[in-house]
Amino acid sequence: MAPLKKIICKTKDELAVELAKYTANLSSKFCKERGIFTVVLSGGDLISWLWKLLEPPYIDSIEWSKWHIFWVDERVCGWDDADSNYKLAYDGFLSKVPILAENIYAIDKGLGAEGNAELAAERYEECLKQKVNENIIRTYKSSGFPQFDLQLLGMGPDGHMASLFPGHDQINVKVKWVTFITDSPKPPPKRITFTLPVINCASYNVMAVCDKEQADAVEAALSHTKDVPAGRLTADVEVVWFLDQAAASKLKGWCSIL
Ligand SMILES: O=C(O)[C@H](O)[C@@H](O)[C@H](O)[C@H](O)COP(=O)(O)O
Repeated sequence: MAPLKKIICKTKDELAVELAKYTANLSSKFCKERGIFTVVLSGGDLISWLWKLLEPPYIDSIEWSKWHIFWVDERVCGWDDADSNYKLAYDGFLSKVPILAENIYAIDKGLGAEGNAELAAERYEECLKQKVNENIIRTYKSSGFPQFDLQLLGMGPDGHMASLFPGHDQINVKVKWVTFITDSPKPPPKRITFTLPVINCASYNVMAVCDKEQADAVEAALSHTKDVPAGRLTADVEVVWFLDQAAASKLKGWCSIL
């Protein structure tokens, strides 16, 4: 089981500063080691905390052309739909950095727009397998599961992560890499999502959570008082929870590290 770290920041701006530092260091590590950096994004507030990467020194120092972008989950809708995690990431981040368009792997445009969740999940899994065959994505030891370098996750107030929700069966899917849900408790109802084994094969997993509304779920996930999906998060090398003080306020013995 990988070590779990907590970085508790006084403000969201401080969290953005620490998240940028962490991400840039891993970018430098993987770009040096293999000339590729595979990054998995989620939706929600996460994109709004990447803004520090859009400023010097990172905007100039990061080797953006070596980044490959994937999504841990995505709403089954058009790319230009207000619900789209691709649109959220493109508008707030990807359109502001020189990542190559061919290195951004979104949900199948047509299947998303059609709302075909099952086929969109199958097609995304095929896309990942293609990138494994091309050695863009590594595989985790003998499991054959894809191993991403850095996965940037968020959590909902019910403790869901990606589109793995409490009381829903997707968290128990063990063989597939990508599954789907059509009755998501968090709208919109139709989504595709990485399965738990794929999420946990990542080398570095970040969980970024802010605001007091999340404090109960943070406590449940980190103390395992309740079996919430985010409590099942692990990684191959390291898991880091980036929290603001409000989200960390129900953790026993927390102290502001920053
Ligand atoms: O598609 C999604 O809805 C997101 O990927 C989702 O899993 C998100 O990470 C959490 O719901 C946290 O969302 P907030 O950051 O908005 O709380």
